[in-house]
Amino acid sequence: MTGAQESVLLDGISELTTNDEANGGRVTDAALVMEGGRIAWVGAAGNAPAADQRIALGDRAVLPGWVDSHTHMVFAGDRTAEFEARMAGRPYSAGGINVTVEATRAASDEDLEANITRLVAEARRGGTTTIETKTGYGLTVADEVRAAHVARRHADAVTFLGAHVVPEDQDPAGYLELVTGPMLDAVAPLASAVDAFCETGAFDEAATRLVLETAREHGLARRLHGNQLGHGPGVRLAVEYEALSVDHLGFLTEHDVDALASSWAGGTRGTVATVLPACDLSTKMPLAPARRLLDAGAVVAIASNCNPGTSFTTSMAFCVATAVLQMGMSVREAVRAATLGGAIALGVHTDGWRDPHGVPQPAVGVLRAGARADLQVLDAPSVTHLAYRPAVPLTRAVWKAGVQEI
Ligand SMILES: N=CN[C@@H](CCC(=O)O)C(=O)O
Ligand SMILES: [Zn+2]
Repeated sequence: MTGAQESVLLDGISELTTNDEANGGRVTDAALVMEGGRIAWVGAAGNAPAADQRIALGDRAVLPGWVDSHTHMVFAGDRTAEFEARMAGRPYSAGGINVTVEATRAASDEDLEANITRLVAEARRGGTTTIETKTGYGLTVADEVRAAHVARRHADAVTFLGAHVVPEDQDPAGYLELVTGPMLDAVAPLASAVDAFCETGAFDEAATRLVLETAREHGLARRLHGNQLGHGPGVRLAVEYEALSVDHLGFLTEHDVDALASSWAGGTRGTVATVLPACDLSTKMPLAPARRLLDAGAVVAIASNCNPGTSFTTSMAFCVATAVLQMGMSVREAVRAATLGGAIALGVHTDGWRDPHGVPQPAVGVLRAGARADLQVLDAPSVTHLAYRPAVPLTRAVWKAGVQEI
């Protein structure tokens, strides 16, 4: 194990994925130095500077830690029975969320802490170094505030998802007033973004507009769950309200694809198209058209959507393998989408973003001098093995902010 302060040279890197245009995104026969929690140097092994400590990796691939930009890790309970029913042919519907809401409200703080601790540790073992997580299984002011506090203790980015579903004990109009009023006021200081589930059975266009509008008034970033269960206004609204990302995307028109690609025109930042391959499989929904999105010029992210209903996995490697084997992405495109793509979706890809405690952080999702030293070593010579050897746990070592955690 190594700490953050001494300089550490990693060499014997057969393939270093940097996501840095300065070196074409990749250096072969490479080395890397980290110091003080940041990357200090990246380049050809033959030019490597001296460091306090040297670790020879023996011809293994190194890449940024996964940036999981969409999870729901603050919950209690289990939905195994719903999963079994779905595998037997019952369709997924938004209503299942209420089962988890009930279990989460009934859980102790300790239970919620223990569950998210276990999931974050599991994700870390799989190479994930940055995690966004959402509230959304509390759905009262007190339960959403509690969820946000739990999320802040464990995640790198916290999103308020009071607009997940209308709880069974509420009327839609009254709940919308609560979510966009007192609940948002209470959670806003604890979160950096607001999300809504824009879907039949959850929040329609008018309700979603109000959520996005009030988020903007509070100075919070926007994201959306959109176009998951059918065609709808999600993508259009996300682009209109300059959301950082719109996620799911199983049902897209040509106009939706164009809108996502065009949102990046003229050099301004646009809305990231986040695909959730494990969720598409687990809900038996069409796989999001990642190839079409990339070909149109959209910026694509891959995330796990870890939650107990539609995607109970923390494995970004599984998502990457699925994106390659089933969604027409190349391995390099998928790795980029699960690292830099996720970072762009969270707005953490440039220096100076603030973590949930207000502390400025170096860029993540890229391995270049000055970026945060968040990286993983594979027990394989290249990232191609992530898809070539699917479901094999290839992550061998993980550093976060220069501290070796695995
Ligand atoms: N679609 C909305 N929210 C989650 C599912 C939550 C649940 O079913 O518990 C999702 O992203 O898939
Ligand atoms: Zn989700």
